[in-house]
Amino acid sequence: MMVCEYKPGLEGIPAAQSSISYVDGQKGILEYRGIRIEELAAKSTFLETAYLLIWGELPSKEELKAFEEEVRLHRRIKYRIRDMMKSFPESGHPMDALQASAAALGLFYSLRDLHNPAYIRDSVVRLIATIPTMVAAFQLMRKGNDPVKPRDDLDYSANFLYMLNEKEPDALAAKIFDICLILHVEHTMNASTFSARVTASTLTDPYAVVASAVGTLGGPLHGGANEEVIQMLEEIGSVENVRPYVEERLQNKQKLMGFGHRVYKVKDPRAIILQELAEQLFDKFGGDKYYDIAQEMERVVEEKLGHKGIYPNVDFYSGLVYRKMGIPTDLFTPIFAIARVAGWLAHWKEQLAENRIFRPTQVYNGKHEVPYTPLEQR
Ligand SMILES: CC(=O)SCCNC(=O)CCNC(=O)[C@H](O)C(C)(C)COP(=O)(O)OP(=O)(O)OC[C@H]1O[C@@H](n2cnc3c(N)ncnc32)[C@H](O)[C@@H]1OP(=O)(O)O
Ligand SMILES: O=C([O-])CC(=O)C(=O)O
Repeated sequence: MMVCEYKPGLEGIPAAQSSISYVDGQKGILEYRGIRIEELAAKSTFLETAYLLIWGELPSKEELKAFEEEVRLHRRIKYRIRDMMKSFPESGHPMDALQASAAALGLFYSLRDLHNPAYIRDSVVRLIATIPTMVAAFQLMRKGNDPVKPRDDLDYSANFLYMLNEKEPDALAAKIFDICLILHVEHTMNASTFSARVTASTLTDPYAVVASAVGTLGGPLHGGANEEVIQMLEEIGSVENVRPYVEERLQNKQKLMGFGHRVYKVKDPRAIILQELAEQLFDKFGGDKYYDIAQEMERVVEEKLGHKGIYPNVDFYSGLVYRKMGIPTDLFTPIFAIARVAGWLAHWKEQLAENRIFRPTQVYNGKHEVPYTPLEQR
């Protein structure tokens, strides 16, 4: 067997062959099934892009209509899931509530028919349809309200915003939210997708696959950074404080949230679009002082760390978009998960098509032949 050099964080090690998405980190290019995200953000919808990723081709009109209809029909969550969620502590993080609820969904669909295309499709539809309902239901229940039932006359993103805020969203906000989902749906072998593929490789059910990926996405080095960015901008508080804040963090060897990426060495192409979306919202609904702080921070960080290829990533501007929509900060990462579930499921399907269980090796650096010391001698 060939012995490879150990690479912390598996940097540069391919973990799969995949035709789902592609990143050029030097040029700042991201493609889904070969189509640039700029084009999808301008012309597609989240459900159409999800279909593209999962089934490999853009759907025909009829295929898209059928997929949208199936998703619409599966939006409601079971009473027993709702009751279980009601018993979660209100102070708990919504990502934990989502992870537990996604796993609990598997209790209702325990048959694992992984070779049956109908099972794959049903699971995909059910997860994409119900995850937004779970996120909105937890949000309302932790405030002491009853969850709102999905509205069949609203499309995917408008319905989520309606379930969250108990009122029909502004059309521009709903459109921008849908574009945000497109921008977050997929990103090659990131940590949560790797986690999804490892779980999938054991041939467990898709609910376990999604639950493990949700758990991985929540960490502050990954999807959880979008929440931390807003907390950081709030802590900075003013444009004048940006430079001393950045300098102090760097001096203390602390990370600046929303900056840096394993693959991108230029500004993340998603951050460029998210920044434009934030500006569209500010034009319509008024500005946000945290945007001025964020822009100053981008300038200072580029000056200090640009030579290392550290620029804003997807998590830097997304929170400002969601904030302007009135979404609470701790829902930013669950919203990331609402989008990314389609990417995880595309990888689940791809993994199953040519599965081999993930079982890497390790470089053992412990002891050998250690004698057992009896308890009374320790
Ligand atoms: C959806 C997503 O997951 S996007 C990423 C979201 N995460 C964040 O925004 C958290 C902040 N960023 C980071 O922690 C990192 O840039 C990561 C996790 C995204 C990538 O990590 P890695 O590829 O392992 O890079 P690593 O942490 O080894 O950093 C490499 C160098 O850049 C520096 N660096 C990387 N990111 C940052 C940052 N955000 N702030 C300050 N310095 C940074 C490191 O200190 C290190 O410097 P050194 O070589 O002088 O020691
Ligand atoms: O690719 C990564 O490592 C992280 C990322 O940007 C994502 O998952 O969207």
